[in-house]
Amino acid sequence: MATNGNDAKKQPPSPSPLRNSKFFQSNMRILITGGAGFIGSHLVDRLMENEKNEVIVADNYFTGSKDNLSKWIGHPRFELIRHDVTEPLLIEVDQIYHLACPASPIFYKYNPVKTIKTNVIGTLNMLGLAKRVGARILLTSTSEVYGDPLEHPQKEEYWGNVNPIGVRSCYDEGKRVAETLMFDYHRQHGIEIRIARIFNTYGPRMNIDDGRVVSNFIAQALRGEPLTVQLPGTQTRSFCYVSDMVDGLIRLMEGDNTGPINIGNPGEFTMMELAQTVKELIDPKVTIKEVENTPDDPRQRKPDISKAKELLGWEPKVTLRQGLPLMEEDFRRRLGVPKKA
Ligand SMILES: NC(=O)c1ccc[n+]([C@@H]2O[C@H](COP(=O)([O-])OP(=O)(O)OC[C@H]3O[C@@H](n4cnc5c(N)ncnc54)[C@H](O)[C@@H]3O)[C@@H](O)[C@H]2O)c1
Ligand SMILES: O=C(O)[C@H]1O[C@H](OP(=O)(O)OP(=O)(O)OC[C@H]2O[C@@H](n3ccc(=O)[nH]c3=O)[C@H](O)[C@@H]2O)[C@H](O)[C@@H](O)[C@@H]1O
Repeated sequence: MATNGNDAKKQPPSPSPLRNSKFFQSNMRILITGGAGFIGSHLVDRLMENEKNEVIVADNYFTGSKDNLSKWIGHPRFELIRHDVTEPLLIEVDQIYHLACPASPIFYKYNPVKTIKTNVIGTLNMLGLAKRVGARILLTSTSEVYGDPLEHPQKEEYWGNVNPIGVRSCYDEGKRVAETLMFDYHRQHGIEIRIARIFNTYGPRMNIDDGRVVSNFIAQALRGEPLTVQLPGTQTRSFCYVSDMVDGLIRLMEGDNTGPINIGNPGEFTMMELAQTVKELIDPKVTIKEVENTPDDPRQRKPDISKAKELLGWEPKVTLRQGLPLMEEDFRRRLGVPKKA
């Protein structure tokens, strides 16, 4: 049983007897909610590399796409279900990576009531599933639980500075409730939980018009449009390449610690520095345009990853300057903009 300082009193239920049936082939049946999205589809790729794994994706395709999983469709160890996590799901699995939730601010603010339902009812449903079948469940929480942080860098012990009634609350308060539910199911029902607090992650397969800053700047540079730096431009983020993120999530799932554990790259950049870097790497001729920001935008964000280092033996390997060209290559292919010789 994982430890978090408070000993859980109850043992988790034993795995479903169906797992021992004569049709049992894989050693691990893994559900990934939101697996058709950006991080989820990279996680599917990594988990499918292990022939002992059977992977089931449940996704409603709100921000994800079957295209992200095309190479696995029809594979005997892979299954894709169109499913909204706000509805119950009755299947037999050993592990649940619960990612389902729109992540880009533009998309999570589009239908905030649905975002809250996804975070609250969706997480309740997945915890109910974990309880029924005795599965271990990992939640992809977010650095947004720290809100507009007054401590810097952010440690897991920091309780955050979140506006409960703002336009971002459906997402950040939604994820905070999801974390609460995870710990209540752990304490009350002995469910094996893992919580990752993910910091800004980027890489190939992000939606081209996703609205997040790295995808925006790369798409704008390739289209020859101005890079839109939202004011003041001095706000900071720390960007983690997706392969490092997936490695961290799997280590957390396989390890003995409930978390929450920050998973992110501590390299911190202002948005103006990010724009300058993209400009320099992709097209020095593009211009930078300052535009209005949105309410409650966090002014600074940088993970303290001491826990991930110590408890998971994890730290990121890919720097921003190494990761941006990998994403540029993918965006060039999808936008049909070849690199000039
Ligand atoms: N990428 C980041 O920087 C970042 C940072 C912090 C946390 N996270 C978390 O990681 C997870 C994945 O993020 P991402 O960047 O891959 O985003 P994404 O938008 O690409 O993926 C989310 C996936 O969830 C699916 N989905 C949304 N609502 C659903 C619902 N009700 N039922 C079923 N499926 C649903 C979407 O269709 C999509 O495939 C999210 O939980 C997000 O909150 C991401
Ligand atoms: O890592 C996290 O925890 C969270 O980070 C992001 O939220 P945010 O940091 O606001 O992401 P972006 O929309 O990419 O914005 C980052 C910064 O870039 C700025 N920005 C954004 C877009 C743009 O075109 N220009 C620009 O300057 C924003 O003002 C903001 O300061 C993700 O979208 C969330 O899913 C995630 O949970």
